[in-house]
Formats: sequence, structure tokens, C-alpha cells
Amino acid sequence: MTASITKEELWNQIQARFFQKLGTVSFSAYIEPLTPIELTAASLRLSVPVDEASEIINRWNSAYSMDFVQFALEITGGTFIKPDLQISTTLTESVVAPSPTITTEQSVPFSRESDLDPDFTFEKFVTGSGNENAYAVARAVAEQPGKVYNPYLIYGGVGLGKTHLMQSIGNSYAKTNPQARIKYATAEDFLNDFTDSLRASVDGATAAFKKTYRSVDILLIDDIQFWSGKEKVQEEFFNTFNALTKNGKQIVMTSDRIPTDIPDLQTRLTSRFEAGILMDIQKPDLPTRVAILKNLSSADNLEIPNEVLELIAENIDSNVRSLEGAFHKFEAKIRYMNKPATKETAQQILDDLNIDRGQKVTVDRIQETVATYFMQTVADLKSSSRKKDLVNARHVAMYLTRTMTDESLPDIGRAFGGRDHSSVLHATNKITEKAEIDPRTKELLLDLANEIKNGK
Ligand SMILES: Nc1ncnc2c1ncn2[C@@H]1O[C@H](COP(=O)(O)OP(=O)(O)OP(=O)(O)O)[C@@H](O)[C@H]1O
Repeated sequence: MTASITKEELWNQIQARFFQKLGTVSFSAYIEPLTPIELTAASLRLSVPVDEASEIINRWNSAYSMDFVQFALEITGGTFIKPDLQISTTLTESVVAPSPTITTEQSVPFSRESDLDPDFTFEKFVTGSGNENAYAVARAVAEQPGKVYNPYLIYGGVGLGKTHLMQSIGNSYAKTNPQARIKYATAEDFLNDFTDSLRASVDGATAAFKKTYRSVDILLIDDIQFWSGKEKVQEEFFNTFNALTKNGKQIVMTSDRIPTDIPDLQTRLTSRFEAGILMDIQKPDLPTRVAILKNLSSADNLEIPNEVLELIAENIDSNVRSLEGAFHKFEAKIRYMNKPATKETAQQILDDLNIDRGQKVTVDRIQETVATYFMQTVADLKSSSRKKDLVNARHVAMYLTRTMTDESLPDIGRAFGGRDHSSVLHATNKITEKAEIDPRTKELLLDLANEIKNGK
């Protein structure tokens, strides 16, 4: 198979796939600088510029080699080709780099994911009706951390810009206060660092953990719903929280829902969070989606007619991450596959996405999606338990099954642990009424239905 493809052709196609997968920033940092040197039966030798070599090789070792092999398999129709990275020296000869292997996680204490993404800035954040309040508060927090809104919690659905906005606070403050100590961690990092510190036999591990999280000016914690039901880490965060706020330090958090809707989150935490300010981010409206696409195209120096951007924005309305994904697919087509920047090319992307995304709506799929959202199991939904959180989740799942499938009431009852058809009717009416008076319930039902139909 490899005989029929040149090294340039193979590398071009692999680049196009990396571009779609990674987006502009990582692509230009780690993929674009490489040049193909030689294609053999089992590997593609790539030259890496010497001044960026260590960073690029590390990244390939930990993340990209597997993708490369997978892409090459797809492109060649089944030939196994490994990447063979070689550092090109200034003397134009190549030095063999340690061959890329898949390594396990690096063991730098407490530094995972701690860096702010330089791309997550206020300047690159497009505002519109769905996020302007959250944005205004973020700006105020970045101006005077620890003073005005503390803690600040941003909540909302998947891929709507919570992390971007939170990190913008850190990036903006760091720009004017280069000495400031700013720590970004996901809730999962916090938990891992905490458990590592307990497990480590070295003296001072716990002290190092405390120093990392308690001696900062701004602490940014992403996705706190991850702590649901995890008592110990909640306790530790409670102490961290108190230590920081006592000293006037700023805490910013994100979550996929308001804290009181996170099952098994201690009340002493939710009440502290609610004593600060909570802001939600909603899905972007059409003008905001078009503006986001315009920003992306001008950042990448692309001239794309408005009507093309509008077509993409009209069709991708679930979240910003999906919108960016569609844009990068489109960009890859026009950059690497010589397609014109027209509505026809955009329509091809949209058609492909619909094929990929179209999920068959089944009772199983509804139950899995709803159970995951409410942090329950499908078995819980079918059980006879009447715990409050669970009953609500079950009602939502029954409602969605009733409205999204053709199943009869008795069949739905059977699928939910052998319940009577009147229970299904009761659940459906209850959720319908709730959605009529509570916009948050309505929004949640729309989000879940969207996820059931399209995947995340
Ligand atoms: N208003 C916006 N303007 C520009 N880019 C945005 C905006 N909102 C989101 N994005 C981009 O969309 C992508 C997803 O955003 P982000 O990761 O912040 O979402 P999230 O809400 O934190 O998602 P998750 O719930 O999965 O953690 C990022 O690349 C981000 O830069």
C-alpha cells in the first residue's frame, strides 16, 4: 500500500486529520513544524526543528504517536506505519531522537494541568445574550480579585465557554500582575493531588499540597460536579476554601449545574458557594455563533464569505465546542484538500457531521444519558428506590422516553422496572408542569434531548 503513496501525500493527509482533531493552536505548535524526510515500509521519518525539539517530542510521546498510527492505518487501508521523529540540527544533519513511545503520566508533583491556556483570554471571548452577565462578572473579578465577587461560580452546559471565561480571569490578572500566584486545576486534579499527598511516604507531601493550593492569589477550579459523593475531597476543599477566603484570596469555580443540583455535595459547601455569586452561561444565539466563526476565520487569516459562516452557524447550535469542531473540519478541507470556501463545501461538512452524530433514540440511550447526567445508574432508574434525586431523574427519563420515542405507556413502564402505565403518565405530567413554570427545567430537557439525539 505504501508504494502508491508518497511521503508528502501521506504527511499531508495525516496533517489534515491532526488539524481536525486538535484545532489551530496545538496543530501549529506540534504538527506543522515537522517535515517528512523518508517513508519506509514501517515508518515515516519526520524532521523536528532543533529549537522546539524537546517540547514537540514530549508531546508526541505522550499524545500523538497513537493517533499517527491510527490515521496512517486509515489512509493506507491497513498498513502499520510508525512516526520516527528525528531532530534536525543547524548543520542540516539529523540526530536520532528517542523513538516515540507511549509513556505513562509524568510524575511532576502537583503540576498537572496547572498552566493557563494562553488562548483563553477576554479578548478572544465573544459575548452575546447567553454569556454577557457571566462575562461582566468575570471582568470585575479580574479587576479586583478577592474583593467584589468571592467566590464566583460559572455554571452551564458542555462546551459553552466556562473554562475559557474562568481562565481569562487568570490570564488577565497575570498580565497586569506578573508576580501573582494563580493556580488552575480541574476538580479531578485537585482530588488526585490530594490523594497523592496522602499516599506519598515522603515527609512534607501534605504540606506541599497545602502550599500549592493555599498560597495562591487566585484559585481556579474546573468542573466541581466531579466531587459529587466524594466526602474526603469535599472536606479538604472546604478547608482550602476557608484558608483562602479568610486571607481575601479569590476563588473561581465552574460546574455543569448549580451547586444545589449536585447530588451529595455537602451543604456547608453549597451554602458558601451561594454566598458568593453564581452566573450561568447559556447556548449562544445565532449572531453570537456567527461572530465566533468570524473570529476563528480572521485569527487563521482566512477569507470566508458571510453566507458560508451563517450556514455553519445556523446548523450547529448545540455548543461552541461543536461549532469550533465544524469550523476546523471546514478549514482543513479548504487548506489541505483544495476545496473552495463555498456553501457547498460547508454543506458537505454538515452532511458528514449529521451522519456521525445521528444517534438512534432508544429507551436504553435515554436511560443511560439521563442516569449519567443525574449521577445515578440505569439500575437505579429501574429500581424501586424513592430517594428524592432519583425520583426526579426517573421522571425526567420517563418524560423523555414518552416524548422522544413511539413506545406505549405500558412498554415504558416495563422498561423502568415493571412500573404501571399510570406511573409513567404521572411522571410525564409532572415534568411537563415543571417545565412550564421553571425555565431551568425546560433548558435541561432541551439539553438532554439534544445529547440523546446528537451525542455530546
Ligand atoms: N464565547 C466564546 N467565544 C469564543 N470562544 C468560545 C466561547 N465560548 C466557548 N468558546 C470556545 O469553545 C471551546 C469550548 O469552551 P470551554 O472548554 O471553555 O467550554 P466548557 O463550558 O468549559 O466545557 P466543559 O463543560 O466541557 O468543560 C473552547 O475552545 C473555547 O475557546
